[in-house]
Amino acid sequence: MSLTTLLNIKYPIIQGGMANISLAELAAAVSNAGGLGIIGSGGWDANRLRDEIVKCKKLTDKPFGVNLMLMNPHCDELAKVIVEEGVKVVTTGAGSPGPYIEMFKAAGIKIIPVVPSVALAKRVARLGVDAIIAEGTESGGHVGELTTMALLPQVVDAVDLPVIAAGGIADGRGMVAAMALGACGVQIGTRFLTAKECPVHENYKQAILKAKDTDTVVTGRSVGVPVRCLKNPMTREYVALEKKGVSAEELEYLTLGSLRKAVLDGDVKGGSVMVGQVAGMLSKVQTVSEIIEDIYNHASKVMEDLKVS
Ligand SMILES: O=C(O)COc1ccc(-c2c[nH]c(CNC(=O)Nc3ncc(Sc4ccccn4)s3)n2)cc1
Repeated sequence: MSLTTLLNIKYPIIQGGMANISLAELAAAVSNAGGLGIIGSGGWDANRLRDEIVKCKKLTDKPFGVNLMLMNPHCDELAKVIVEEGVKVVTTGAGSPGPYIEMFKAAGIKIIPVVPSVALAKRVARLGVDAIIAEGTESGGHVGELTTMALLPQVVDAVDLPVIAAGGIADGRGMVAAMALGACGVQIGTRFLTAKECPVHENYKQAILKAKDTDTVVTGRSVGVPVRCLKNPMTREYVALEKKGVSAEELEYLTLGSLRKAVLDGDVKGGSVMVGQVAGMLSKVQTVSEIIEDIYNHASKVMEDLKVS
């Protein structure tokens, strides 16, 4: 079954659920443009998520989803809100969705976990999920170790499920490459961060547009929470402390709420500007519709050129 049929969307393009960033305005714009918009529930509680779902329903009559970040202690209550509000699709990250699969399946909700490894892909496949997002380390935010180019075909070979590619995809070339490796669609985060409808502080967007290919770094791998973000004074301090073997608790002050500092306050020096390795490919703010049309039309042209050659 194709991803567009499975999710009842026009384009096989999912917007990555990003904590504090993919609110109703961005998710609804992606769904209205023919992709699947995803509300990023991050560290929210039930009331905060319900408010955003209600807002999203007012902005689009198309399907949209919610991302559950499984490190969030409120996940149990969020899962109940997702069922009560009739959300059609759930993506999950930063943990295993095992505890919630039964209730989501009983409610007819499509479950699509993000996985950074074949082992995790096999584990969630056995649990009966509907599709899998194989996310390479090129991605922004919380990442695994394998690149999309290496991880994706191995996940495709390991499970008998639709596999969506994520990490390092920002235009039609990346989309065609992902499909060539066996993906049925793509999940895109970084490029949507520069969308007009994305609510991040202007400083965050400008920092992304100014970034070059080598301007991201993964902090926290030594303390078990690897997160890719833009290099800045905060990451330089964090990496120096990591090299000294400082504990996770002592490093917590550098990450606690640091995403919010960048997203809400625009502090791109002291905050965590989570972004993927494709930031260097982005040079202008566009509307969500322009982004989706550009990616899809570019992918169609790449496919045409491949046929001709
Ligand atoms: O259950 C196990 O054995 C471990 O399972 C997993 C381990 C990791 C993952 C994983 C890696 N990447 C993803 C999907 N992407 C993400 O989840 N990206 C994220 N970006 C920012 C996030 S919020 C955050 C999180 C930590 C520190 C600071 N902020 S979550 N999931 C999925 C499952």
